Amino acid sequence: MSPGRERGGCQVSDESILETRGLTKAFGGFTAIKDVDLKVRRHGFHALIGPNGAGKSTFFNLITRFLTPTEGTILYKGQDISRVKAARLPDLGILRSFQISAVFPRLTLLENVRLALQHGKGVSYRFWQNETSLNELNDRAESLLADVGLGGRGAEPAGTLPYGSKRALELATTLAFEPELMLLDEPMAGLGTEDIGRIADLLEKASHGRTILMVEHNMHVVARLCDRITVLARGEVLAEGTYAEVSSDPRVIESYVGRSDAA
Ligand SMILES: Nc1ncnc2c1ncn2[C@@H]1O[C@H](COP(=O)(O)OP(=O)(O)OP(=O)(O)O)[C@@H](O)[C@H]1O
Repeated sequence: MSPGRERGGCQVSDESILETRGLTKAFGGFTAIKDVDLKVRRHGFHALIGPNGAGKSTFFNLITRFLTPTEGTILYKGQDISRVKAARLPDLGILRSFQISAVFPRLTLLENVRLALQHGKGVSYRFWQNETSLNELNDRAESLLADVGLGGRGAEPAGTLPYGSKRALELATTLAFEPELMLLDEPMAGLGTEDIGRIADLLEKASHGRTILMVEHNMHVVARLCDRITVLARGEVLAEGTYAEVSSDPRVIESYVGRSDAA
């Protein structure tokens, strides 16, 4: 592994963990993603940004296998995953989060995380009926809740949590899978200013020793968390670099001009 750069005390490798080559998606006669080459570096925090309709969701849906590419390849740790079923990605260490809430409102916080832990380990519920294993599972679930600022609240029903805390709980259920690569779809969507700061703190912490690829409209969050940014426009890569580099790129400024989500 080449030395790479430091981020949050962790080495960001120059080696890519995820790579797309010539990725293309056409819907009938309309090409939403055109020949996109993108490399996400191991232990990097990478953002995918771009004006509305740029193709971010389509790209994300290709990576997470919700859509099948028309052309091109998706490589994860050098393995071609372009045709792998979405349901198999967690087994490979890839987890998509934050788009659809994975929180079960009628279960307690502890039960929610425990369920994710059981699922992540791919074991049957009966295995955990052994008391020692159950205690270990509860301890691990409590520790994950503490990691996201919900320590000591395991007995509360998830449905009563305010929105920001639900996001934190969802992060705990994601971390239960011990993902190597986390794919976050607009994690700040719908959050108020205070919660944005809190979830950004949690993501920063969660990113240590992991790789994150995130679609996000909030440029303050992108500037704070991400060491690499790819800008998409009309389905193509317009620019790539640090926040300082892409935000001063005239082509990027031009692509955002007149948009309500401008950087
Ligand atoms: N299933 C589909 N069929 C036809 N066109 C589609 C489909 N999905 C997306 N598109 C088109 O592809 C283009 C890119 O859409 P996409 O949702 O990927 O953009 P985006 O960057 O995520 O936008 P936003 O920031 O508004 O969410 C748009 O012009 C959209 O209308």
